[in-house]
Amino acid sequence: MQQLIHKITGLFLMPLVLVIAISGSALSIFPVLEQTRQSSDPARNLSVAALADAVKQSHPGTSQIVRHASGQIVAYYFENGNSGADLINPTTGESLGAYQPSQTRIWLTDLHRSLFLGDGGRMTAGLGAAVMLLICVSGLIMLKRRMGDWRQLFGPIRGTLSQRFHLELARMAILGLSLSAVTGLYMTAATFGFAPDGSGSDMAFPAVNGSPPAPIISLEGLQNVPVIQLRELTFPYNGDASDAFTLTTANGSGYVDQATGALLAYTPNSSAKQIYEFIYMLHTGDGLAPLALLLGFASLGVPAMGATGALIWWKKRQSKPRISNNTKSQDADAVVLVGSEGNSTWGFARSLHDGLSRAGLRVHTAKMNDMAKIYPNANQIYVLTATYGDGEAPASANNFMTRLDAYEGNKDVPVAILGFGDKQFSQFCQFAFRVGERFTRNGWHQFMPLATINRQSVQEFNHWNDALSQNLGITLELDPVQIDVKRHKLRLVSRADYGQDVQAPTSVFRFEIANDTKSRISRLMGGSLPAFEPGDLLAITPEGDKVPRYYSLASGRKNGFVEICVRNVPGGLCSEQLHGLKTGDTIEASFQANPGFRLEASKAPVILIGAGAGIAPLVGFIRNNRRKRPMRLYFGARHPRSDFLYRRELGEWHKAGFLHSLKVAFSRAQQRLYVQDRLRQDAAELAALVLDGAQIMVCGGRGMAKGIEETLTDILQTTGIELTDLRKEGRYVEDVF
Ligand SMILES: Cc1cc2nc3c(=O)[nH]c(=O)nc-3n(C[C@H](O)[C@H](O)[C@H](O)COP(=O)(O)O)c2cc1C
Repeated sequence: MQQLIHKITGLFLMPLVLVIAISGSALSIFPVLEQTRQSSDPARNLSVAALADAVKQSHPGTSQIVRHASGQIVAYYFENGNSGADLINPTTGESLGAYQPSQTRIWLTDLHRSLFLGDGGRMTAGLGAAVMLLICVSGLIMLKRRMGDWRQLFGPIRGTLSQRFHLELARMAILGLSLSAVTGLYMTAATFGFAPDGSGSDMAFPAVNGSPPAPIISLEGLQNVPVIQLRELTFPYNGDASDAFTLTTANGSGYVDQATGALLAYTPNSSAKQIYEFIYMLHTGDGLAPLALLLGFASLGVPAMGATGALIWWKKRQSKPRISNNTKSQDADAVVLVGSEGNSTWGFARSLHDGLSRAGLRVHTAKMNDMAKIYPNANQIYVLTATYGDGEAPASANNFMTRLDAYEGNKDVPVAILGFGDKQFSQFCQFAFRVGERFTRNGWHQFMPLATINRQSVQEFNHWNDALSQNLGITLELDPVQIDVKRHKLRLVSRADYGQDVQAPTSVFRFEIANDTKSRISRLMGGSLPAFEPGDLLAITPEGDKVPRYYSLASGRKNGFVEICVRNVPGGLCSEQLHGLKTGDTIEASFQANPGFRLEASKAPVILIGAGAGIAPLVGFIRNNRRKRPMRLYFGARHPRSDFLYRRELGEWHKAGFLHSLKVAFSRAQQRLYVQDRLRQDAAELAALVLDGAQIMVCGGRGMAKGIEETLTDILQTTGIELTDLRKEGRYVEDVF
């Protein structure tokens, strides 16, 4: 629900919100400017009587003195048939010259308050504030769901660049934007009389003495009010002894007899008035420059959030595969229910849908939230679901449990559940497990054990395909190639071979886009390459198979080339084919984002740990470390003269300051060492780095990763920091193959 509200309000009412936010942001500059110009405070003991006296001396035709929230004092006068206004020195009451209100401010205020459209415009601006509030509240709920818990609200954000940018901005701006929206709504309501503003209780004009006026300086009612309390002073009409001064202060208003100086008919501010004034100050930041700045910055984030929000929506829309041939729910033999947030699970669901359809079944595929009350003809139900937050449901499945409980059909239909998740999260595929438990509790039967897929692994999906085929007694061809990805033709430009003598043949392959039509300069910056970052994956499908293999990228688009490290595994179809490549040969490959294995945006130190071909993504981080963030690399191989990958380059990066320190461990050199041994030697230093906020990134085989995990758990014991906490915060990330 909140997602729908966020999407609809964000997309369709964004122009209105943008006008109000940008004009509001521009207006926030004025209180700041006024307050900085207003360097001198009125002398604490300067009275309104002294101020009014001084003003009257320089302008005998003064009709009103107004003190703005910023402290600026303006005197309005009528002399020689002309009206004018002067800025007044608040410490002496002397004129500082003509007062010229900013025309830009007036124009912006009109735009912000009413879009230049009178009452209709005021209503529309109020609607803008309501929309802003809806966007903030729905966004906050979505953010909480995404982060898993309110306590995690400010934890590290995972996802694509646009998602991270959108969410970082949202976290910074949400308080300011909500405050502007709530106060703006109140002010609109007050304008139309739906909320009190404390006005309207006009004071009755009192009986005055009527004698000739006394000198202003002698009037007690004005002597007792310090200038700092003044809001407005309206002078009696010249020569009219029955008139009086009208005085408005921060606390109330009344009249001052021009003959006796007595304060008459004084009325303190009502609480409605005080509340309104407080809300007005919170909305405008008038007289409170830091608040004005905060609100201004928050509003400035709105265009960027609007743009990234639209981009996220568009990408998601593009990535959602269309299910062709979708049978109506009441006619289907097989039902596929999908729980997804980022849409990748839909790609798998589509392959299942198509595979089952090819096997002759009538298949209905739908969101889990759209589970029907009854599937009268179904004889198998599949649930494919991702997990979000901290083991929570993805967007398209957040109402599923209620739907499942309300199911009215036959519960003998066998069910198969496939969970999609990421082992980086402690609650791996937790939602799928909860769904499984709920099916069982409600009396359903699962005809296959619940299976999980880590990081959209096509290999794991293929294993499930085999198990399902066996179970159904038919050969299902769930063609993972159908999952929408763009394929690129890459040409090998160079290769560096290592490790032949130590039975670990590993090569560094560097590719570029084949037949790139972009200019040479443009190609250096990436040319026709798609967007990818070090640590993302290159998917290559070997000839003779349809299942792609994934290799971590040692470069990013901005490096202008695609680089991977491949160990030639005996009998490994893809690695053997790659090792057979000569310069100039081409391959087809696609890029897959790997947002779970990215450097955090911070200046904190980085500890990179890898072995063998696992050095690839780590090299990618080092070669792009132009900001010279402290990075240390622990690298394990067999022999320094054989499989010390990137030996020369690592030396150069060290010299250039990209790599702070390099620790190597060789298992077949004279002194046999593993990376874990090197880590133990540096235990104290590593513990200090972690306490200092370091991020740890590990890449290599499963066995090595396990060893590293155990070693680091030991090392961190002295710090009181748990590895699982670091994992949760995204400060311990692994890329394991
Ligand atoms: C913000 C965020 C939170 C996640 N939380 C979990 C989690 O708690 N457990 C888990 O196994 N996977 C988690 N994942 C991984 C996703 O479930 C996994 O990438 C899945 O394949 C995404 O499928 P979808 O693209 O269809 O939504 C999370 C991913 C993101 C971006």
